[in-house]
Amino acid sequence: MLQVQTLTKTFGERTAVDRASFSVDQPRMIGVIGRSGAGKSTLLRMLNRLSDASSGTILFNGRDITALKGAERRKWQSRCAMIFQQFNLVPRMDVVSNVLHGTLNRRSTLATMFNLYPTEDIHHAIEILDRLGIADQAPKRAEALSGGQQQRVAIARALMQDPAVILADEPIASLDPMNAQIVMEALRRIHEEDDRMVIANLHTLDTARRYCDRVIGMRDGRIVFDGTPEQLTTGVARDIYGAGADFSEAATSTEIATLDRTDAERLKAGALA
Ligand SMILES: Nc1ncnc2c1ncn2[C@@H]1O[C@H](COP(=O)(O)OP(=O)(O)OP(=O)(O)O)[C@@H](O)[C@H]1O
Repeated sequence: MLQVQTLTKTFGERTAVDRASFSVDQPRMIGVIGRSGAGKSTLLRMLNRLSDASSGTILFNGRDITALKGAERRKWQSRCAMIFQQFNLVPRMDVVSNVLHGTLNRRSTLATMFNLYPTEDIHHAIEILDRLGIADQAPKRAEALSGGQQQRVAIARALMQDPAVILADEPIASLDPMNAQIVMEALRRIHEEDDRMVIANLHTLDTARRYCDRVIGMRDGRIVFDGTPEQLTTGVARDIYGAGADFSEAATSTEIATLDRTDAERLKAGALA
């Protein structure tokens, strides 16, 4: 399905991604982890062709993605939707119009200028919002929503493109633990129910372990780990993060687990009282 072969990106003297290779045989939910500057964003941007590789190839269903140009490249970008840490919505525009922006690639400039959307697209956008539990927010301006709701709008916009792959660059890094959990659960559900591949850069180990089938660890531009969450032991994690013996998983942890633990403790206390 997806084959990444010795993919490399250099910025001047700096090698951001260094001969990265991996292949995915069926839609999976993959987490990419590593410390800041390890090359995670650059890898995702190359997969989406937002950034050109310096060398190496990306094959999707046997097709060379690295060679696509013009309209073909744009078509790939819509098959391979991207979501970002900062949501990238149009703040003053209503939610449903933001979602409909996901259809821009297949609409004429004139239709776009006058915001002319086919009725079936509008219905579809609302269905997607409903699936993500935020249909009631459809008429509001995007900026009026919470961070977690905005990220779900961004996911809805991505789904509007009916993508085979969703690339998520630190999708929960700006969210509180509760919203982070809602967003990760939404991505997991989309992966399972629609059979779409999800590749998410995550800055926390526990999130990768909890939601992903496979974890890729990057260090200094290189892939230094590629395995299941079970294989991602503390020792391996220490290696990926290039940390010493004092490495603490808690330092890479979101508060989701802490939150769950607190809930569990509260329940236990309640049960014992
Ligand atoms: N446009 C650019 N120009 C120059 N150097 C860049 C550019 N983009 C990334 N880099 C460098 O490439 C390396 C990898 O960056 P990248 O953003 O991919 O890492 P990351 O793992 O995503 O980190 P973070 O989690 O902080 O986003 C870093 O050293 C970064 O400074």
